[in-house]
Amino acid sequence: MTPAARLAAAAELLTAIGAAATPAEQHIGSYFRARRYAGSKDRRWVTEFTYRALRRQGELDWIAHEIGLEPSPRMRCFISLLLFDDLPLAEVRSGWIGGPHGLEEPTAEEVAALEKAATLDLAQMPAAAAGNFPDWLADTLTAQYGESAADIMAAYGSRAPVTLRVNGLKATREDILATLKEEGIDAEATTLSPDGIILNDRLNLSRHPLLDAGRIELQDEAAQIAARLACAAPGMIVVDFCAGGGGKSLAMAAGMAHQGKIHAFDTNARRMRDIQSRATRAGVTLIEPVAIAGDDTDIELFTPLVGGVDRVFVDAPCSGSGTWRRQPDQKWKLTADRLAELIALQADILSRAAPLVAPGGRLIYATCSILAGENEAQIEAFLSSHPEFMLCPVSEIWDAAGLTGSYEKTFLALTPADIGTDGFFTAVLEKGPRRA
Ligand SMILES: C[S@@+](CC[C@H](N)C(=O)[O-])C[C@H]1O[C@@H](n2cnc3c(N)ncnc32)[C@H](O)[C@@H]1O
Repeated sequence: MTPAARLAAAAELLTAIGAAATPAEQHIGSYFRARRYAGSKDRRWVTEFTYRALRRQGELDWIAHEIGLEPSPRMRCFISLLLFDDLPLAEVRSGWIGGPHGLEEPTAEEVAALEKAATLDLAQMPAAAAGNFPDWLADTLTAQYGESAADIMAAYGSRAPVTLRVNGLKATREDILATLKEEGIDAEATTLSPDGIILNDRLNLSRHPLLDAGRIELQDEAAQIAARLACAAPGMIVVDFCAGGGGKSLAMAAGMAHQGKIHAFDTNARRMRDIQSRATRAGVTLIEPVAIAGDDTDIELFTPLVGGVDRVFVDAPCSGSGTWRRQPDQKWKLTADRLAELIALQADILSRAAPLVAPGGRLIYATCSILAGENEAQIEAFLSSHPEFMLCPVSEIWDAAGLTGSYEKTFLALTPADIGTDGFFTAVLEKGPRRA
């Protein structure tokens, strides 16, 4: 592909990504499946350029606005080349546009505006634009995190690491680190999860033999910590209420030594379709996936479990705000209305999951979000309507969960600015003992 064709591809992708809820990754995947002629270098350039424009859309749009242009994918592409790649406008015009597959030449007015881009005082950029967050979310984060909000938003500018969870049923972390080293892969142990390995190289391990053999799984360190905080032990009855692809079920099963049972529920059967094959690979036999309806018709299915489950893990559907380093397009798509809908859904799921917990058992609530409405406020509301539950501070169960070091807070609440994990929240609640 010529530079002009690559730039036009990025603009086309940015337009498609902006117009639909589908994640950027899927748009990019199908775009290149339909264009087999594009080589791996073209694919890499277009993907990285597109992701950078999504990550830095706040800056790009502020700049466009300041120089008097309507922000658009085409303008984002031009400004990105001018300011992030430091290319002179003359070079952009001569080498990156026009031709049969290129973007339309800028008009005389657009050229005059683009010439002003290099002279802008970027220090005047407001915090939301500089942090590359929509205004309403920047305000929400500032209200919640105060002065740390700027650092948190800035942390979303970097790329998330590739993190593995070692399956303790089949391998030790030392074994896997040694194998990776033999293969020349630079990796190190995670700091808080005793099962995790972070790759220092950005490699795609999705077809690695260690994965096929079920010795490792791809899982962010924060999710590994959350699963350990369930303290699922051999012989327990566990419900993974929003099991999805089974990431938490598999991690909990690793601590259960093949004894007990995990009922994996989800309203989306398609998301659960790989659980059994992943479990087989991991040497796990105690997971039973069952699709649920998510409404009152589940009562019959739940009846045998009511009051009898040792651990109910609710890995709730959420904004995904903790994962926006990986999916920067999603932060531009979340609306306050959608967030309110998610918060209501989470409350509904919690109220349906709570009756399953046995006296003395625990309800674990997790989100990959950094927004208090989905996290601390959700738990506060739950506790006020469910007085039979009390908080089990994360700081107090940290050692029992086998986690490394210590953690001083009541909830697990990590943002990408803390130790580099995805943003994640976990609360552990215990149901009071049965009254005599
Ligand atoms: C954060 S994802 C779960 C990820 C999964 N636990 C893992 O570790 O791979 C949330 C899941 O909740 C499911 N879900 C949505 N509404 C639900 C409901 N009312 N009851 C149960 N699950 C629901 C979604 O289909 C989605 O798979």
